[in-house]
Amino acid sequence: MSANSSAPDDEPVIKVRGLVNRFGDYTVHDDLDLDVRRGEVLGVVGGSGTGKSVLLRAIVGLRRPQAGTIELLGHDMVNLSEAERATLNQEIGLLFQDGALFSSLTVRQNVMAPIKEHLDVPQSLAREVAAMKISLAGLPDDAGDKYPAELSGGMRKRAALARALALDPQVLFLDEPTAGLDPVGAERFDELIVSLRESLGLTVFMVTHDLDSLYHDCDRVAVLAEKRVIAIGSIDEVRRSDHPWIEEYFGGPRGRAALASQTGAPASRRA
Ligand SMILES: Nc1ncnc2c1ncn2[C@@H]1O[C@H](COP(=O)(O)OP(=O)(O)OP(=O)(O)O)[C@@H](O)[C@H]1O
Repeated sequence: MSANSSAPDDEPVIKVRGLVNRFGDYTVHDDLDLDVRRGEVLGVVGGSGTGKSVLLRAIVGLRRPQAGTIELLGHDMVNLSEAERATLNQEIGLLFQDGALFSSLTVRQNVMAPIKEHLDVPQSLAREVAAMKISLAGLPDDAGDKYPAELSGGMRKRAALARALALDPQVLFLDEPTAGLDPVGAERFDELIVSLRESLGLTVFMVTHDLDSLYHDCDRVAVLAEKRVIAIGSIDEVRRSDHPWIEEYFGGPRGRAALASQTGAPASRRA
């Protein structure tokens, strides 16, 4: 597991308190609290528009909240200095829904971009590290020479993941990583996340709508509703809630199918 210089091991790697996010008169989050533990995969779920992506963006410092405190790996994200931002960019990996690769660069150049930006290493070493990350993300060697437009959706996600892993982050942020993938591609991506977490000791913050990913990947799940985190815990713990959204989400046909596939009942995943 990666060592972290700025927070002791029992401190949460992400600590959010009293978070308020507003757009004009519209309040997305009001007094939201959240802790993410070191080494866990936390799934963040909630209805459309409950503010999952806004929460992710606030935690990584891409959006300044109206009130509250956010600590990420010991950094005060609401008052982050430029110097701290540069350090932090090396400690976290981001994978957004669309992958956000540079279309004019090859996969290798995309993965090398953060290495060249943050590390003072010779070109040959940057190439070597990029090749390692491309392979770690489960892409064949020749994928490095391809442009994003030449890849399938699943391969593009892997390329974006390789770039997110380029600087050996401690925390990986994923925004709907399996969205747009076919069932087999989604299942493979889930397996990749789990194996990376195990081999690299990553902490993973994953926004998802995908119940199969939740069951397969996550140690805990946080449910967003009513402008805050209304439940957090293992899926079994959260499912016991009688909140109507949780009952519908986990107890509806898709929720039951995902559960059945986890418990070995004869419903297939993502049927
Ligand atoms: N830049 C912005 N300007 C104005 N409103 C915004 C902005 N970004 C987000 N919002 C609003 O904040 C709310 C939460 O958005 P967010 O994208 O976080 O939801 P979400 O839970 O991720 O939704 P989904 O599951 O549909 O992706 C929405 O009502 C959205 O319209």
